[in-house]
Amino acid sequence: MRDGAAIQDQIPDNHCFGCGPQNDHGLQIKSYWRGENESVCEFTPLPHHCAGPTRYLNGGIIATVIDCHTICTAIADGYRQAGRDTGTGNKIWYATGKLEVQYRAPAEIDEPVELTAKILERTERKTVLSCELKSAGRLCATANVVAVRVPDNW
Ligand SMILES: CCCCC/C=C\C/C=C\C/C=C\C/C=C\CCCC(=O)SCCNC(=O)CCNC(=O)[C@H](O)C(C)(C)COP(=O)(O)OP(=O)(O)OC[C@H]1O[C@@H](n2cnc3c(N)ncnc32)[C@H](O)[C@@H]1OP(=O)(O)O
Repeated sequence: MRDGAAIQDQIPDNHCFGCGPQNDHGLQIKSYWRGENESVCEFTPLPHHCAGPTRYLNGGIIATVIDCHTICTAIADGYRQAGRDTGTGNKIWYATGKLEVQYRAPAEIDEPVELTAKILERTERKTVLSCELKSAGRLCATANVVAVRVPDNW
């Protein structure tokens, strides 16, 4: 179950490698709300996203998709807290202040990964999130992320 349009398709001017629709060489992940404080993302790896062994997904790619899924969730939440639709009015931007990933099991390269992010805490300056990444139903990575609000000219 997921709500509405992809968050990334509502955020303007995003050239990010992991989540920017404007980045033709990027991963172009898509995230969706699932209720008030939770969001989901499914990403299908390509063969060249592999680790040393070709059957496993690269850890940097795992960190990137977690980073982008959680930061885009924080951005969309910022708009929600402001009472506005995502991407409307003055821009709301968050950057990654902290990204802490625990790699618990290898993720298969030929299976989609499923991410679930949860908002744990929010203040004016920062949003704290957790994230789980699963591959073929197996928990492969967990993460804690601090998203910090930055000026819209950042
Ligand atoms: C380059 C990325 C640009 C992102 C945004 C810009 C444009 C957006 C355009 C489109 C957006 C669309 C989609 C999203 C895009 C990308 C997703 C991926 C995101 C990234 O890939 S982004 C690149 C990597 N990222 C950086 O390049 C950041 C470098 N860094 C800094 O620019 C500063 O370091 C900053 C701003 C992080 C903080 O600096 P600061 O001085 O402004 O804020 P300050 O220190 O006052 O912290 C305020 C509150 O955050 C807490 N806090 C801060 N850091 C913490 C930590 N590490 N652990 C725990 N808590 C932390 C404090 O404890 C305090 O909390 P409290 O208020 O509760 O005390």
